[in-house]
Amino acid sequence: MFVMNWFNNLSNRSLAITLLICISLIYVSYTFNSCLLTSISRTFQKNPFRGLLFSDDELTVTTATPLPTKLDNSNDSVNVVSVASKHTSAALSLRIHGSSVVHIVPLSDSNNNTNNNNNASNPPQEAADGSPKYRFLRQQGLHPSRHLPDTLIIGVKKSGTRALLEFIRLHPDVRAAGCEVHFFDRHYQRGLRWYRHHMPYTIEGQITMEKTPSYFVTKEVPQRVHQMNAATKLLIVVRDPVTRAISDYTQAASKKSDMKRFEDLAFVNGSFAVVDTAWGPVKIGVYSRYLEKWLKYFPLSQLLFISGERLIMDPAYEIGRVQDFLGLKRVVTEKHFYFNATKGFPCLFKSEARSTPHCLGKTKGRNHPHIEEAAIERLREFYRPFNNKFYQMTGINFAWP
Ligand SMILES: Nc1ncnc2c1ncn2[C@@H]1O[C@H](COP(=O)(O)OS(=O)(=O)O)[C@@H](OP(=O)(O)O)[C@H]1O
Repeated sequence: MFVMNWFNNLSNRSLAITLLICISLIYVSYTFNSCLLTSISRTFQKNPFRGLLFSDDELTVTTATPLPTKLDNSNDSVNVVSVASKHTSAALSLRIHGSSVVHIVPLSDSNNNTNNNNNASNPPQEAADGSPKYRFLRQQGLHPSRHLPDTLIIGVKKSGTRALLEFIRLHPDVRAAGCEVHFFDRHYQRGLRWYRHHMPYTIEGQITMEKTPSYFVTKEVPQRVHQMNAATKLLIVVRDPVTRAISDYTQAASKKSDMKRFEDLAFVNGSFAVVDTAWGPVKIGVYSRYLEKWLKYFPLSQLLFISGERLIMDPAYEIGRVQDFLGLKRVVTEKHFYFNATKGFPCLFKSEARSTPHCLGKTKGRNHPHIEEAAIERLREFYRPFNNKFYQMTGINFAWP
């Protein structure tokens, strides 16, 4: 009897142990397999070659991480180059040219407006998408979408770039990013999708524009813009480099109370003999040096030079030239401007943002400090040969003193 009980207990226990082992095995195997599946699917999501496996539409929806972007003039084994293509119907595709993998990002995001889950969201523009204005456009069969810029205001800092942007965006066929995006100089690694997400919504026929004045002087930018779109139109506002340097200094001094005098910074050793060409406000004024870099990538016909002086004296004239250059009907004319004697600058009767007369903000049109005449004369002398070279290169005599 005792032996029978003992035997029963033993077989119950063995059964229980066997059951426990089976359950553990099933659990371990299930966990392992599901991890394996997740890992495989992640690998596919990250792998650039998934373009060969999925359709373009599927790619549009699933791409959240842009490919790393690298310039293509090194001899590395595989170079990844971002290229924008305005008319590719494919949302994203990959092609291999020799050793280069070319990542094509469409200029337009018309296919994936709603699927862009990029971190760099832009609340006002998102709001605009849902606004009655855009709803109305959709009802008319028009589909607002974000595009990479067709036109860039690339500089020059403190020459009137804000005025130019505010004036040209009065045109109904021009839409511009409100703030300086600094994509090509500071945020390039974020990729073209990020950049496009910072652009305003446009409808068919509208030009997308952005202005970042530091593009003109940043050495990597010409090649990067060219890689995005070799047909990009470039607007460059230029102003007498001496006044520009003083304006640049005035801006810096407005942020730093103990700033040295202009004369102490613009020259080496306190005398006016040697100009400090390493000092930013002086260096930027050597326009010919920077222009050379742009002309390596763009023909002169793709660049339009706007006189900063004339933009103040006769804004309608300069904006007329800009509209012609961009192939736009001349809609912005004298009737949009008035001269505000208190401000000492042209102002607008109304703009996209406001329907009442207004001028540019307080940071535009500042009073400059008094600078010694001898210092100004010396700087003029310094810039003269560079200015002449710039006149030759552009075919325009800006007649700076
Ligand atoms: N209409 C109008 N209103 C006000 N200011 C005008 C205008 N047109 C051109 N300017 C000149 O623009 C200068 C500022 O240039 P930017 O806009 O290029 O500056 S920035 O680089 O964006 O900081 C600014 O320089 P400062 O005078 O030194 O402030 C102005 O001279």
